[in-house]
Amino acid sequence: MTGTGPAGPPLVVLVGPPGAGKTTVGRLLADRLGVAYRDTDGDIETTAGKPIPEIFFDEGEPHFRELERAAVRDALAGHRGVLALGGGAVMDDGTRALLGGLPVVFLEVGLHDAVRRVGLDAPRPLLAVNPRQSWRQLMDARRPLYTEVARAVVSTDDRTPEDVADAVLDALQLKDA
Ligand SMILES: Nc1ncnc2c1ncn2[C@@H]1O[C@H](COP(=O)(O)OP(=O)(O)OP(=O)(O)O)[C@@H](O)[C@H]1O
Ligand SMILES: O=C(O)C1=C[C@@H](O)[C@@H](O)[C@H](O)C1
Ligand SMILES: [Mg+2]
Repeated sequence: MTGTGPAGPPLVVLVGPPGAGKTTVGRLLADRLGVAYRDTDGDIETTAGKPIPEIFFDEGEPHFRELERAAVRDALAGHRGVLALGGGAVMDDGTRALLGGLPVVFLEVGLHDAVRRVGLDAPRPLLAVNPRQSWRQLMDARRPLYTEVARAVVSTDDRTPEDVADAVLDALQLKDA
């Protein structure tokens, strides 16, 4: 959903790698908080009028990161709900700078659970070749960045999405909100 509901900032911003459960947990959190869920990947696809793999293919990753920065800026200003960012949003300095002071939660997942969950068959352009090795390299580069922007880090390994949602609410002290 784009541009609906009360203006931002969001109550929860989720970051983390593909398979961390941002969408699954984000939807649960939105239900629990009685607010809307929004996903910047969805916003980008709506604005560009094509799927993300096509944007990567046609215009390249740097252009995608620019579109993503603009989508994050818009969503932070216009969405007082739960917001999930794309898995690689933290790679961009400008996007990270937008996240200062916000209730950002890093959903952590290890390689084992990530592979099991994602199945690595979905259209994820950065994991298209040798997914396990790519995922490891991607996490080595990104873990410090996810941690840098996060107010809280929540592990998702061996936890149900409901338990993860619970832990996020606890970490942000939103239980009685
Ligand atoms: N805690 C969990 N335990 C088991 N399975 C999970 C958990 N969280 C998510 N999943 C499953 O893992 C898959 C990926 O989850 P999801 O799409 O929510 O991840 P994501 O972080 O949004 O990924 P992407 O970055 O690709 O958007 C889904 O099939 C989902 O049902
Ligand atoms: O990890 C990444 O870099 C990406 C994750 C997805 O959410 C999309 O934003 C896109 O496929 C890039
Ligand atoms: Mg998702």
